Amino acid sequence: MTTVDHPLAIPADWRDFLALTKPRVMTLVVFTGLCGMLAAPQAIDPILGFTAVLCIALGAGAAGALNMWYEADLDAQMKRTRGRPLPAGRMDRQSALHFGVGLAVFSVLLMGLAINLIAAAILTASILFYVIIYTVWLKRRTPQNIVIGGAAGAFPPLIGWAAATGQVTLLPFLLFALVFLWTPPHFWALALFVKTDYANAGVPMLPVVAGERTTRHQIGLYTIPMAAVAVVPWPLGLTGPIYGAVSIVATAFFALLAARVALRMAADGDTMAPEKRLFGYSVAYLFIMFGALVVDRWVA
Ligand code: HEM
Ligand SMILES: CC(C)=CCC/C(C)=C/CC/C(C)=C/COP(=O)(O)OP(=O)(O)O
Repeated sequence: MTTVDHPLAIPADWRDFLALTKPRVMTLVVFTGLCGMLAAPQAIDPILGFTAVLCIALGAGAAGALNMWYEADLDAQMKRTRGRPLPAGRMDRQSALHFGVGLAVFSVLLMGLAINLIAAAILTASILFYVIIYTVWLKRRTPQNIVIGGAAGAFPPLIGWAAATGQVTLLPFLLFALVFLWTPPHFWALALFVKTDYANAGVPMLPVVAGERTTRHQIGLYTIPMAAVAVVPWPLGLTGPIYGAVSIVATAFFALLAARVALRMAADGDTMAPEKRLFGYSVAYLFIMFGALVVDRWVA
């Protein structure tokens, strides 16, 4: 980590603090948490449910802010991230650190005091996982960074479920596994078409270190257990047929897009359309799957 020293030409405003929380990515994180909570067998009091989801959102936002605090130097080197508040020089690093730590502590304390200790403990683990294990430890060291670090983003369904029930059972564990196994195809599809950005910044993402062919094969390889975990809850009797039908169709489409990416090689000047399609659909896919889980639980 190095510091990025800029005179703060324009002082940060609330939009910059919001940007620190990575709001677009965190929408899906919060959605999976909300759905994990709503899919649980015990309904939670609406005010407590709202509080739990707020804690997930604040904790995820805190993790995003601490990631940006630590990575200001990297973000300054990549086109995609150059405009963020720290590398763009609109905010000093200390403000981002204070904001991130404050939000993290507040979200965990509120979860522990208002909801329960299990939900607070898993929220703490996910923040620490993203900030310490992924951002500080693995991201700059190994192309397996997102496989291991990706666990951070898979915790929210467990947090939601634990908030409603005070325990963790097989279905929320399978939801964790689904997001965990989904993360490599989600991220590596993107990494294939922004490879040069990562290479220039010296981040050892898989396409940079192991090459395009290996990355494509790995996308295919992770999709197989992901698909199994995605569709297994219905045959196991953990969900009803609505989830069963939606999961089969949505997962088959994911597998088709992933297979296309896995089995091709891009030529010079390629627009990387199949990779972009897989990345875009990967986001829609989790919305569909978790949405179906809740509809199944409440309609069936
Ligand atoms: C270590 C694991 C992950 C990595 C490295 C990763 C990386 C990325 C990157 C680089 C982007 C693109 C650009 C951006 O910053 O907006 C992105 C987009 C996105 N990611 Fe991930 N991701 C990971 C896990 C997750 C998880 C667990 C979720 C949610 C459950 C998620 C949800 C999203 C969403 C919704 C977008 C689209 C954002 C938009 O529309 O701008 N990601 N991801
Ligand atoms: C509840 C809780 C704490 C959830 C944490 C959620 C979490 C770990 C999400 C991971 C998704 C994410 C923003 C990855 C970006 O990777 P990156 O940081 O390498 O991307 P960048 O290059 O855009 O900074």
